[in-house]
Amino acid sequence: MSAAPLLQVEHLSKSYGGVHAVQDVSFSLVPGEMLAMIGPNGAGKSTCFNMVGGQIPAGSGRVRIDGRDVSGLSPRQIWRLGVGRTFQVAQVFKSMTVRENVQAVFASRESGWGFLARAGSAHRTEAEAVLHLIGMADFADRPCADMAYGDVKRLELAMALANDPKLLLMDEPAAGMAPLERVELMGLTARIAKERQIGVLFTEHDMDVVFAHADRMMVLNRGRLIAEGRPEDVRQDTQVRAVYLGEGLVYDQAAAARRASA
Ligand SMILES: Nc1ncnc2c1ncn2[C@@H]1O[C@H](COP(=O)(O)OP(=O)(O)OP(=O)(O)O)[C@@H](O)[C@H]1O
Repeated sequence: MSAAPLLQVEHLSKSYGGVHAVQDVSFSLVPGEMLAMIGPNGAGKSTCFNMVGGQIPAGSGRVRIDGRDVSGLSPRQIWRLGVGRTFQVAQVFKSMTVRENVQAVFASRESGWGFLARAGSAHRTEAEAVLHLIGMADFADRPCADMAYGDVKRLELAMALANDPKLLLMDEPAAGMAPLERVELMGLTARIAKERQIGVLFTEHDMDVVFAHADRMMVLNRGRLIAEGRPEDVRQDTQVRAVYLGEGLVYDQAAAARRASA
């Protein structure tokens, strides 16, 4: 892909005491690209995400979004630059309906902390358009507390899209979902990413999801990038196969167990 990078990560590092959580990691991401970051538990994936999203400061190195150095910006300032984020455990307002959750995002974009009080009435049309985009129009009036977990994860994606992001950071977006739901959620994400030219950086333990939807993938091991490239090339990488993937293309014991029991 030849477009100008949307995200540039340059020599990023972070240590906790003697633990080198992330060491000299560099990569870039272009608009419309699905980039997967994989690695075993403790490899440094969440630490990387948190440095890109501003949740934790970088130890050293730099993150640029659309060419702008975002060092020192808060998560909210980075969000306002057009960076959406979803989490391993979905974060929605359970006491509100599906539509109200999306309305709250629109309201918070313009009005800061008083947004919850206004979420009930404003931005109804925009919220419904986003729900339509992700196939949840029929869920608009449902209280979130009553929804299946897979639907909550889809709502979380809708809420990230309501910020009209250029860049989406998805930390294990399909965790806790059934296998078919996982592939569908990332298929939906990939379609929207291509249509809207959103760059998506995601972590995922399910290799079926990665190989089905990533344009490119990176492998982290003990904080360092050990491989990067197209999924079909990385899956042939001898070091990656030896460390994670094996013959069954499953590098994570917990994911293998979940798959077996699903
Ligand atoms: N706040 C912290 N304090 C101390 N050590 C930390 C902290 N956060 C992460 N670490 C350590 O940094 C390393 C990388 O952790 P990180 O959570 O980034 O890995 P991960 O690849 O996201 O793992 P998982 O797949 O389990 O989420 C681990 O050794 C972890 O114990």
